Amino acid sequence: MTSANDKKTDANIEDSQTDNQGAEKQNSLLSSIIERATKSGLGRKKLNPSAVESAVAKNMAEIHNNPTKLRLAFLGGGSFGTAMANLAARNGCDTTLWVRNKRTVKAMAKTQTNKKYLPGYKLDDRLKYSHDLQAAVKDTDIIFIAVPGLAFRETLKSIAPFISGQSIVSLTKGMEKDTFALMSDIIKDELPEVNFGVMSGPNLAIEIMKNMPSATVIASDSEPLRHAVQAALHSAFFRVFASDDVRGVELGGALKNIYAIAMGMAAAYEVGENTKAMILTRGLAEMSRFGVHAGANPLTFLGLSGVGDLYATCSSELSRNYRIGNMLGRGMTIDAAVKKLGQTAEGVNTIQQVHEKATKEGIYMPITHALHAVIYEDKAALGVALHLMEAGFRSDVEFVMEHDHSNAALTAQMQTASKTKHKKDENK
Ligand SMILES: NC(=O)C1=CN([C@@H]2O[C@H](COP(=O)(O)OP(=O)(O)OC[C@H]3O[C@@H](n4cnc5c(N)ncnc54)[C@H](O)[C@@H]3O)[C@@H](O)[C@H]2O)C=CC1
Ligand SMILES: O=C(CO)COP(=O)(O)O
Repeated sequence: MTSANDKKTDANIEDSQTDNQGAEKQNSLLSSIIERATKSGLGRKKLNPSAVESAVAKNMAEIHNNPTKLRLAFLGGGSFGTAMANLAARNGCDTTLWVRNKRTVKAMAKTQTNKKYLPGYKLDDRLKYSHDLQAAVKDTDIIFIAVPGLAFRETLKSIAPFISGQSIVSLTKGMEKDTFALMSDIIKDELPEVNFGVMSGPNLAIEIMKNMPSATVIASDSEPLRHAVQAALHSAFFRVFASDDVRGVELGGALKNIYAIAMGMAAAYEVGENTKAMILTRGLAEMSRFGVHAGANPLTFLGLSGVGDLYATCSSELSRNYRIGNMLGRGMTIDAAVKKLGQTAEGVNTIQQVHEKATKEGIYMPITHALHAVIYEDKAALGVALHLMEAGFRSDVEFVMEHDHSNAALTAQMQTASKTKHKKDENK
């Protein structure tokens, strides 16, 4: 006979056997994760972590508590280089921000602020400043570059003599003039031996300085580099996701600037939400179409560096590209708008590069061509916008249903009819 207590004991034994098996399983999972984390040196912190996650987080905490573990240089003392260097310094990494102007460096070190680009935001006490490029990059693990796209190659050329095993991460969201090179192409050109990555996402610098929760993507073929960047920058306010689609992540950041300009311009015309949604999603269609042509995975454009950054820059006046578009929409010339902005707006050059490339290679990019026509060919914005609306019958998501080229005849018929109507209207 077994008593209720005996039954309880049996049940307890069974429970504890199941617990043991569970613990064994967890231990083996734990050791495999710890092995991976140890190999790459890193893990990631989380709220309410499980036993496995705690072990990994401990590893991460060790990195964060030991500033000598990761030695970082950030090149470019504009708003983004400063904001990212500040995050890394706050995480306890040994961080130097390189700024080319000696006087600016002195002022930053004295006031612990970036008066020109991020006025009013106090930077972490541990952040170091330098105008000596060699001293800044020597003996570091990772060099983050946040200079405008047009200065990227010359920056790489300047650091080339001091490279001795550091990895490079581009924070720049631009394209080189005339070569159509992205920053990763320039790194491969100038420093072919170097391990590299690109970081991109919805990261308006001022929001990051305000500790508003944000996220980004580090893309690299190198897993240890991805983990190192995650450890360096991750915090309770900033999450760093990973990808191995370098092309896609980089193109997301560069191309969305075009549509931020379009959206700023549309906002000047006080368009409604339907119109904004149309610009955003047809912009995304252009981005992924262009991306696939350049070897990217179209699904990457659904991530933070695609939809995420497109949304942030297309809906915020903090975006310099949006502001340029808005000034153009209010009748300013491009030169006057760029002068008034006084900061980097990569889209101004990207429109030209992408327009040229798409024309040459027959990639359908109607919004980009329309912007080019308005900004660089002196066409009237309203006429160009109307023309866009008459672009014919196309499929919504071409990766779901391919565009039907057989309806070209119908489209041509429609366009002829519309041209005739315009002529009649003009003659009235
Ligand atoms: N500001 C933001 O919210 C974000 C910017 N980015 C990207 O970061 C890159 C840099 O942009 P910001 O920091 O915003 O620009 P910024 O306009 O705030 O500052 C640019 C900085 O680069 C420096 N610079 C210009 N030419 C240089 C050269 N030849 N050598 C060394 N330094 C040079 C300028 O002195 C200035 O300090 C851009 O590609 C931008 O798209 C990316 C994410 C967010
Ligand atoms: O890329 C950005 C935010 O993710 C910054 O956009 P702007 O360069 O238009 O300010």
